[in-house]
Amino acid sequence: MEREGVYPVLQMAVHLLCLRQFSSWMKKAGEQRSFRLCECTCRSLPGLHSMFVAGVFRISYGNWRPVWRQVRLVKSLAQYGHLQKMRYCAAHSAQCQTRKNYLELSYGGIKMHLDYVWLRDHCRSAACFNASTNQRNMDTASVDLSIHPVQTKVDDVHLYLTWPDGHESKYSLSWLAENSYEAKKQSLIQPRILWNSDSYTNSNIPSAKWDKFMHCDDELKMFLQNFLLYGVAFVDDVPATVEATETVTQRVSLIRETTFGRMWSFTSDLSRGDTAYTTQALDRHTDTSYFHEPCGIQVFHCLKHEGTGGRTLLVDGFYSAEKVRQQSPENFELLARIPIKHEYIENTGSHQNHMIGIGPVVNVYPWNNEIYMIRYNNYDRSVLNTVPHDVVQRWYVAHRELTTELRRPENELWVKLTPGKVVFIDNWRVMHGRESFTGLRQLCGCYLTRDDVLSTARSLGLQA
Ligand SMILES: C[N+](C)(C)CCCC[C@H](N)C(=O)O
Ligand SMILES: O=C(O)CCC(=O)C(=O)O
Ligand SMILES: [Fe+2]
Repeated sequence: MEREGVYPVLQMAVHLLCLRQFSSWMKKAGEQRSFRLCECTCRSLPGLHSMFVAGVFRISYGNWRPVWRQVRLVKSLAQYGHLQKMRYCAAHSAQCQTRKNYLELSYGGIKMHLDYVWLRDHCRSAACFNASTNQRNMDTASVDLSIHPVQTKVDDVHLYLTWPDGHESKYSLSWLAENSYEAKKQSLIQPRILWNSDSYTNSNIPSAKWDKFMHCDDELKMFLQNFLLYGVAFVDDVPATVEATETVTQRVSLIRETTFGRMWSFTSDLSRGDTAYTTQALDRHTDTSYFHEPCGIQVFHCLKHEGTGGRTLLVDGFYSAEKVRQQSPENFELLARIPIKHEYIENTGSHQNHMIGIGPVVNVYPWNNEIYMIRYNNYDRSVLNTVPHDVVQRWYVAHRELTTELRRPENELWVKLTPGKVVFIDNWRVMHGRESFTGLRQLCGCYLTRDDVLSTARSLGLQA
């Protein structure tokens, strides 16, 4: 099984490194036969300037059965080709031990602890799982919670269990290794490249081009890969109309309608009770922090600007949050654990809105501590009354530290949006802001549903 395009650049690098490592290992062992890398899974953990990459790979040669090896390496993002450190774990085929409530299975360099109820629940037999709809068929509630297999067998590719009622389950070892808690704990849901102004600029990330973007899946895939990695991506040469902006977004996702409309086009006319509708500068922020689920993506297209100023500011919030995590884990913890309130209250003649969203500033997955969302909007942050007084001061210290990081000039990417250039911003990660301006400035855009963007990316073979 070849896996392609999961994460092209790194994936390729890991493939090459695995091959290089394996061939030197085999040479030392006196093995002359040629071999082929047939599977490679890339796992990565973003740091600030480096990315930790662990590759689990499978090799087959001649008629030999595939063997798993694991490579771990630390790679500098700035110098893609340069390996700083690499080591591999010695090979082992599957080893299995039955314990009281779980099975201990070592495979592919991972030691898994597989609970018996979990194994019964994840049986992939036709009776238990419908492979054509990818849905569970069995009734989990009917499983005895203290179930034990009556028979356990492992070969090089599968684990076989027989249950007290005679039902047989067969699990592919690579499926187990990939889906185990132990694997997920070490891997990311979404690999990302964190950036500051210089590193983003030096990466020379290409914009997609309207014509190609609309017709060619490879162009869309390249665009989405950049969007997933950097949290921001551009399409150039789009006709400067609301309609074309709508068309370009629908190539990626569904539009998320809000109180601001489906497609919005706005200028500094205070038509809504929000600072966005003025000529004032706006400090970095994420939008719709007052929703329980803030909008996943924001799209902007400047259709016209006859005046000065009005540049757009972009800041990678995850880069700053990771700095806080490194510098002061206790402050990071406060930002990640304490729910706060954001609110949008609008009382104009034609618009009556009152939205409240509650959640922490930094949202992390508990099993791997990966950040997946930041809510940061000091304009819309509401009364802080979700923490007792002895925590308030500490929370402000933590919030100040994040703000200090977000405000470092070296983290600010300034771009002037011009007619034709459409920017897609990951509103869960990258903050936006704007410089004050003069003259008529017409901005249009929309919000997109995050799930549909990710679904499009996955259907193109990207990891999201
Ligand atoms: C983009 N558009 C002008 C429609 C929305 C403005 C919403 C602004 C609000 N303060 C927020 O941050 O969510
Ligand atoms: O005017 C701009 O460039 C952006 C304003 C803003 O933050 C928004 O509309 O969400
Ligand atoms: Fe905004």
